[in-house]
Amino acid sequence: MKWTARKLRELKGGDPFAALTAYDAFTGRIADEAGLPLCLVGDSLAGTVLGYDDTLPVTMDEMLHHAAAVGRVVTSALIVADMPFMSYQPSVADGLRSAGRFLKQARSDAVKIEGGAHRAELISACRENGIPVLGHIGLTPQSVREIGGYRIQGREPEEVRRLLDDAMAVEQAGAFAVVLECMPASLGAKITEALTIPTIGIGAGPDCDGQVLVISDLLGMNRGRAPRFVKRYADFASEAQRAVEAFRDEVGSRRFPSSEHCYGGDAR
Ligand SMILES: Nc1nc(=O)c2c([nH]1)NC[C@@H]1CN(c3ccc(C(=O)N[C@@H](CCC(=O)O)C(=O)O)cc3)CN21
Ligand SMILES: CC(C)C(=O)C(=O)O
Ligand SMILES: [Mg+2]
Repeated sequence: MKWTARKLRELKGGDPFAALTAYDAFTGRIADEAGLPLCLVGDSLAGTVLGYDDTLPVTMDEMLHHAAAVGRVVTSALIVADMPFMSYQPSVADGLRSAGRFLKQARSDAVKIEGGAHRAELISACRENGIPVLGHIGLTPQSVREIGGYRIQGREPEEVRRLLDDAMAVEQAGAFAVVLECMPASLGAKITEALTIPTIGIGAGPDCDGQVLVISDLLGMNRGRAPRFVKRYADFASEAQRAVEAFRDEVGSRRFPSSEHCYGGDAR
């Protein structure tokens, strides 16, 4: 069964569901074969794949390149593509045109747009033109320069009110679900209760309708300090380092290739 935005919406209030980012055929297949309802081609590929310091430099062409790879292999999960910085901020027309490219050129099913009430017009425009939208409020990493760092959002009562308003504006505009990033668990619960669409938390506590993580964080493919909301379920970076160094040593000591990795025959 192929997940649709409409079907995903029905996950509201049920058992919590898991979602993951995917960046290529490898990660797309893993997410899909685990039966996840949604995979996100996140602009977090900035750091996990492309070596940038933050998500700001990522272009439409880079996103389309990765979204298309995921689109070739995923058969069941809903594929959501992150709209990169400046592909939608200048105008609703720009946003609509950019969103459409993911559906036309990369076989994505939906797009994700950062921002609350001030994105309502773009979210409605997408929806009215046949493009399902996943909202994203709380910590919105494309605003890291303005925020001044990756800080938890919604600590002050005034901010709590603003985030609740943002969540309701995004739902009202027609988003099929909304990502809540980096906020107190109590606010994640409050927004989840206030909305009729699913909330998908990343650092927003256990009461969201779903949880999303960056697959590279979950697999331990990154070096350095991870945000508090990350749980590592594997240590791929160490395992990869170990494997590569074993190969290096076996080549140096002539243990590789041994006869089982060689072709027979007589060259004379
Ligand atoms: N690999 C990866 N994982 C992500 O989750 C992720 C990305 N990249 N790139 C885009 C954004 C950036 N994100 C981040 C990055 C850092 C924090 C962070 O360090 N937060 C602090 C909050 C501290 C506070 O304000 O109290 C933390 O310690 O968790 C949060 C989200 C989430 N996204
Ligand atoms: C962390 C998720 C929500 C995201 O936006 C990304 O991976 O870019
Ligand atoms: Mg993102």
